[in-house]
Amino acid sequence: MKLELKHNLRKFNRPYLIAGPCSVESEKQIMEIANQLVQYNKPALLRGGIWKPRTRPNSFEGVGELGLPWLVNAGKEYGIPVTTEVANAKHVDAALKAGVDVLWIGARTTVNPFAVQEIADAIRGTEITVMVKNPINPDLMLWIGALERFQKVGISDLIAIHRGFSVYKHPKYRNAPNWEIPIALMEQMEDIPIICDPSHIVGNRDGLLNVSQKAMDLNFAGLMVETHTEPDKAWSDAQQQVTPKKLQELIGKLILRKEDIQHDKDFIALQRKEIAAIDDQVFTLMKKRMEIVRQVGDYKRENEITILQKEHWTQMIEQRLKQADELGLSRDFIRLVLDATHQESIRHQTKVMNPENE
Ligand SMILES: C=C(O[C@@H]1C=C(C(=O)O)C=C[C@H]1O)C(=O)O
Repeated sequence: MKLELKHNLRKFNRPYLIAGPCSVESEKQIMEIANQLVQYNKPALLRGGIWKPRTRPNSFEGVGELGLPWLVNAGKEYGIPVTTEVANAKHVDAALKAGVDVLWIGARTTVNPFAVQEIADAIRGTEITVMVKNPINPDLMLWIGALERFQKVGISDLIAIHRGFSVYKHPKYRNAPNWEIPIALMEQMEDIPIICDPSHIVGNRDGLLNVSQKAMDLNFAGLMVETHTEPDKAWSDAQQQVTPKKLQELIGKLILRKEDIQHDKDFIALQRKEIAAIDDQVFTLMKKRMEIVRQVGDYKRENEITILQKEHWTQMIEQRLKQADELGLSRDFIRLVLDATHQESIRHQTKVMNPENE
């Protein structure tokens, strides 16, 4: 079936909702979940993992091919198109034969161009909708590359899913959102809608609303949320799944703001003018700052002094971070600005002091 999701996304009320269990466990389980989803908040797509790429062996790795008809039947019974993750050509063949409507490529597959190409080749010639999750590492180009591989085999109905990026011991999330990466994808592949998967970003139930709200405020087209009638008993990702009722509550709490600023045009135009004037000043001052940095570089070259002045720089950071607190500016933001500025100073001085080394 040709879903033309990309073009039809706008017809759905935001958020375009993909819900269903992490893993399909039995026909009864997926039927019950679909039934409750329809009662509370019918999703546009029913998800269910059949083959699960698990970090370690001896974890539940999905029911495999025999679960495909369960998922497809549940979709038919409740009138929801279905989607599952495929990681190789065999999965693609089985899923297409079973009548799965939409395929998704998981984060652990997107990292591997060989695997993505194998899947793309297996899909070639079909009109199936494909959703591509970001690679587990924060590599925008790898994500774009995977989407391009599907475009090259003629898949036009493509969607990207942002599920966060793997990090060692993130203080807050299971996977770091690095929102700048999906935003950059929106800029570079304007035509491809992005859906956020808050379940994998957060990794628990509590933070789902915040991440979902943020995704809506960043104009994501939809949400993919792992849903189970008995989350605590789920065979995989138990801690991050929610009941269909909880999902309905979450969707009800979302504030759906509009991108269009037509009504607020005059006010915003004025503020933007002021912001532009401030940016002008910042840029002019940055230019001046770098001129002085280059003069310091000249002096250092003549007097054989190293570029990096660690003690001075450490003191400067300390002092500026204190100032950030006083001004109510975030330390993380100021730290980023300072580090970027320092890198640029080092680049200028390197050019002045070792021109061949640039
Ligand atoms: C400008 C200098 O060179 C480097 C750049 C700095 C800066 O951008 O503020 C500070 C210390 C140095 O690591 C300097 O030595 O003062």
